[in-house]
Amino acid sequence: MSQNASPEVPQSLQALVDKHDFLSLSDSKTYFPGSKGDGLPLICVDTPLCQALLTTNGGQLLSFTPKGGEELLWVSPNCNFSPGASLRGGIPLCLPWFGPHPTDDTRPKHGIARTREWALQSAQLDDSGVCHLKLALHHKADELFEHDFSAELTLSLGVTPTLHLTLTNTGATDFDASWVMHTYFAINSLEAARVEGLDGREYADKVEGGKYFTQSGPVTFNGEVDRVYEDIQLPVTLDDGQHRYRIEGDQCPSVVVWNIGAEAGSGIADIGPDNHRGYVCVERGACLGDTWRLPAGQARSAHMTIKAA
Ligand SMILES: O=P(O)(O)OC[C@H]1O[C@H](O)[C@H](O)[C@@H](O)[C@@H]1O
Repeated sequence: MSQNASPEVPQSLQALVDKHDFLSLSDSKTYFPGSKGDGLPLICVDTPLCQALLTTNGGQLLSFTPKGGEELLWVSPNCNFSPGASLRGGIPLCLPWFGPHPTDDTRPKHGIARTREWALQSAQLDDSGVCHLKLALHHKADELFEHDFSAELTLSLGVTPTLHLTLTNTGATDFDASWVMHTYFAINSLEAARVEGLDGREYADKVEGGKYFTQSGPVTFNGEVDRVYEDIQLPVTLDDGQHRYRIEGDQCPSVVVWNIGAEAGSGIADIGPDNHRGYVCVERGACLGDTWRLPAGQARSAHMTIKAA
């Protein structure tokens, strides 16, 4: 594709968008000028309650703004918008494994869902003005993941976003799946940022090779932070001095808190010097000891909601 060519939009997606006034199509170069890569089509949502952007690459929400409110999500100015790339920002879905593959570190980090093409299957605006977008991914066993599964992700976008995930084992053998909704929150100040609701809980510190420590007070950010908290049944709150967001859910007991820090961030192509200051990730899902066992033929569901607190 030449540098300026528009990314191709599948006919089925164009037809679905054409049916709904609250949907339109654009592309990453328009919304993220100066970003890297070949470009990706973007689905734009505009309802009385919110505006949002998403891409079928990874089934990823990239932007969410309640009407009259502020942008919730961060996208790196160095994000690589190319088909099949993992996009640095928004809410990527890490699935069917979180972090390195449990037994084979040649496989991609954070699983396969975030770099695959999802299908937008339906769109609907309900009576309360909430827009529901259903995305699906059907995986046939391959060398990267040896089990068949289907994942359905419904984005319910009102004054707040809710993400519903249903994972179905469509094959004949049981498997383990770990996953997270890896939200990049746009923040006002990394110095002021704190994550509350984890005081006294144990966490695996990935910066310290996975050793376990006990959280004391809120999580703050002074250098690289990469922590996994298991079995957290209550909401956690992110406060950046200007905004407070409550991240709650059902069936997503793991909480991951991550900021790359100045030193490591400057060496990552799609972050770059100083850009780590723009985000904090507070992720919810099921990983480490919370990993799902999914018997053949069975399904499990979870959802996460982000509310202004
Ligand atoms: O660079 P990525 O593969 O997108 O991963 C970004 C980050 O995701 C999670 O938050 C992990 O806990 C981190 O260890 C990881 O660095």
